[in-house]
Amino acid sequence: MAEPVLSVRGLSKSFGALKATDDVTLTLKRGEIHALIGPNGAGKSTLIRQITGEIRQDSGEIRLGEAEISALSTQARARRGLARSFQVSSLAPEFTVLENVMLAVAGASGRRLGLIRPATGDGALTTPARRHIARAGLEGRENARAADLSHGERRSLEIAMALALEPVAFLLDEPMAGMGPEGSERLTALLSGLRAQAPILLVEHDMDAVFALADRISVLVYGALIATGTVEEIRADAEVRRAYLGEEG
Ligand SMILES: Nc1ncnc2c1ncn2[C@@H]1O[C@H](COP(=O)(O)OP(=O)(O)OP(=O)(O)O)[C@@H](O)[C@H]1O
Repeated sequence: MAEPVLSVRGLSKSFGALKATDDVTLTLKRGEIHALIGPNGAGKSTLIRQITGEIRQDSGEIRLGEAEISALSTQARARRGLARSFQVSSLAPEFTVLENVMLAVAGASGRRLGLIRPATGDGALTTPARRHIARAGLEGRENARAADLSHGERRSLEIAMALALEPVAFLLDEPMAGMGPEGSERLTALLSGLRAQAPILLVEHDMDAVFALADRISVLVYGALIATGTVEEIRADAEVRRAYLGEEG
């Protein structure tokens, strides 16, 4: 079997007496969307932040392909293609969609433009930028200012900027948050297509989106994984229904 794109083995992190992640082992395989669900405070964000390198684990390992990455900085992990979206602090509201994605392309290729408006005649930047914009469903909005985008379009812009990293894996933390029904539907379709480019580890409370998108689901409760399986397996799992889906046992 093909080796997982991302694998996490025995990952633990405590905050004082609280075990935020407790011996978590999971994989992200090529072409899949693997959803991570669990009640509030279960440790989902802490797990994602350990994978990105924002939080150091107490024990365990993280591999991207064969390479052990858990000693690397967040930036070094991003350079290796670990793309975390929906916290893009570098988005420049006064710049257009095209300019923002050009900056992301420049950053990914090691060119430092700072916050200087990029020249839209620079084909080395515009060609890939336009490709990422189209892929993220924003064709026709290249010249809109980021500040004028709708919430859903902003999510799409963040995806276009993440695509500039030529990601090997996406980590998405609650992409559906704050979206109306129409926006959720569009984003669901967009994410569904993205998995072919790079697999997605998806933290999401919107169960409609999770059930529509996930190839596999892992359930985290009090920092520990209680189940991993297909949508059907997770829906049928009595322990999951008790612990998370709020049903009486
Ligand atoms: N930096 C920190 N210091 C102390 N405790 C923390 C820290 N970060 C998270 N925690 C605690 O760790 C536990 C897991 O939090 P985390 O945010 O990872 O959960 P979550 O599953 O993402 O929750 P939600 O679904 O509400 O976003 C919580 O009890 C939280 O209060």
